[in-house]
Amino acid sequence: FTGVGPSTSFDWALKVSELHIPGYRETKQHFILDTDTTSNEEVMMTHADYSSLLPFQNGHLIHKTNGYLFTPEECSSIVQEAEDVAARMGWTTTRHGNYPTTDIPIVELPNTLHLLKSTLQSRLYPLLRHQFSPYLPDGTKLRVADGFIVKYDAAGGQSELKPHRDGSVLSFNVALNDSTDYEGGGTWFHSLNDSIRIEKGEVVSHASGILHGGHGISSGRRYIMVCFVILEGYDTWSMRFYNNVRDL
Ligand SMILES: O=C(O)CCC(=O)C(=O)O
Ligand SMILES: [Fe+2]
Repeated sequence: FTGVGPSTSFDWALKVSELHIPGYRETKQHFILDTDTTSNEEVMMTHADYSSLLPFQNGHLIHKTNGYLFTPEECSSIVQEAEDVAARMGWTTTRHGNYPTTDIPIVELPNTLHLLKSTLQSRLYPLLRHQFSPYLPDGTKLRVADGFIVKYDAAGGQSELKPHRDGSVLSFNVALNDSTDYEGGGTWFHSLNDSIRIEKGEVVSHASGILHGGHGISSGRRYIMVCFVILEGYDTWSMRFYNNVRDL
């Protein structure tokens, strides 16, 4: 991107994990909803469906659902498919420039991709629109631009993800295993000076540009599904939003 970066001394270049919109042009194609998934009925979301943190302007920048959006069975099947595919192709560790996660792209997981698309239409997009409506232009079309399954393992490989900012507009992650499977963990937020731990199937969502990370686990394994979300037709929105929240 050109010309619109922050002009302060903040070391933003070191902290943004992803290319902004140009880097998503290819990856987002995989998440276009098809007739198969758009025939799903949208669930009406209300304030009772989630809890909000970090007030900002007319809304909040971080939310967590008050229950699961993916069933325990769905979560387990996602982990299973990720481990099955990883057994063949390995977990990738080089996909996210400055802040590599040990992950498998969802586009490599056909069942998970199908489940995700269908849930995006029925539950996730309605949820995100409700949560972040104060910041989004009317009639906004959300689109996942990239998605992957991350594995943290205290016994080896990756056990944490250093503080960073995602390059999208909104980010969310879904816990895929039980919080009793590991010690520590959760999504850490600089502005909260705390981590949010969620239960299997629950969702944490946040403005991509706020400083956050994967809090280290000291035992066990933690699996999450991470998605980066952009606004269809508003190519500069992630930079505009980022410039508003980059001190948080
Ligand atoms: O581990 C977490 O909860 C955060 C993951 C994350 O921030 C990312 O993959 O970009
Ligand atoms: Fe992140």
